[in-house]
Amino acid sequence: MPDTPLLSVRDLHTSFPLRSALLRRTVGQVQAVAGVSFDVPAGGTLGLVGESGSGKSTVARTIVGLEKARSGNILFEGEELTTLAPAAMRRVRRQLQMIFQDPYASLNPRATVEQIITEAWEIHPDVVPRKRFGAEARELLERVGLNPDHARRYPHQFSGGQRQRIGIARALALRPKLVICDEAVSALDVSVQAQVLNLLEDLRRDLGLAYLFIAHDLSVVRHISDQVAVMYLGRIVETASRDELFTRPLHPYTQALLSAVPDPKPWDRPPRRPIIIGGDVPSPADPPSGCRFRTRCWKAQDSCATTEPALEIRLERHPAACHFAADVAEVVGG
Ligand SMILES: Nc1ncnc2c1ncn2[C@@H]1O[C@H](COP(=O)(O)OP(=O)(O)OP(=O)(O)O)[C@@H](O)[C@H]1O
Repeated sequence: MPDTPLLSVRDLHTSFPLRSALLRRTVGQVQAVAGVSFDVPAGGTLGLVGESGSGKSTVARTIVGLEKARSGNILFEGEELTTLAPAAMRRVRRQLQMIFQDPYASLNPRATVEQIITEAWEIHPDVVPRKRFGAEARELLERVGLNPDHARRYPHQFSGGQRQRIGIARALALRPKLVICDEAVSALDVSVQAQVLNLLEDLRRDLGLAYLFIAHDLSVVRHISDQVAVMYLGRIVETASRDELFTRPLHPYTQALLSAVPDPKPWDRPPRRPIIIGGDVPSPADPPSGCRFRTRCWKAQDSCATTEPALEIRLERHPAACHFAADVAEVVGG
């Protein structure tokens, strides 16, 4: 089936028990992911954006099996992952790798770069024959822009950007089809960010990789994504192609996020008015009734408290979960 997405997530829910230290018992549930659906096509990139705490990492961790889904479906090449036995999950996990924000924390400080890369091949001996370990590790280092002669060095001997390249090499070692990048460039300086994003783009082109690219920073997501989904308090509130989302955001939350991003072509358009979102993010243990964004939304009306807006198709291929998504543009100024 050529049209089957590489990854398909449907109505995913993941929650954590909310414990009271005082009462020493569970007093509720944190609904970190509260009904999320999206597709990532083979060779494509979906950018998942939202403020800290919106549930992006939990989506990623649930996909790779680090958290358990409460309900919903995760289909990888059409195979359901939520009910997969551990041995079968290990087989699928090879195709599905993750790059984390902090390469320092995710790289073993006592292992050389070569050991970090070849560890995956020890566990999956059919990928690379042992006698080719050294040569293949050097090749991988070269592919991610590192000097292969540095294969015997330790992580602390590299800069932050170089360490993230090691993390990328490790993720590529098992020849995955999908790489989940969870805030993979957020800790890097802007110039280094651009280099790593270019590398990820080259790898996508050369190896046919797909990415689920998670970031709180819309300008980072803009560089790499074909499609963008915006998350707020455990739900996707808007999704569209990158160009559509950046030129015509429909959801007030997306409009506010975008108003804070510097316009790459300020000479082409009237200046954007910054939109300051009032109030704090509500607790995912006790989300507002109706629209989850209503407590911070300048468009909110009484109906927003009673009726939850569905993620409807307002424009072709551009769903936005807002009762007033139709009256766009006037706030953002085009
Ligand atoms: N292990 C856990 N136990 C309890 N609550 C958790 C756990 N992990 C995440 N949460 C809560 O779930 C919600 C979503 O967190 P998550 O880390 O997925 O968001 P995020 O958008 O990735 O934010 P960040 O970028 O800060 O990680 C938050 O309210 C968080 O406190």
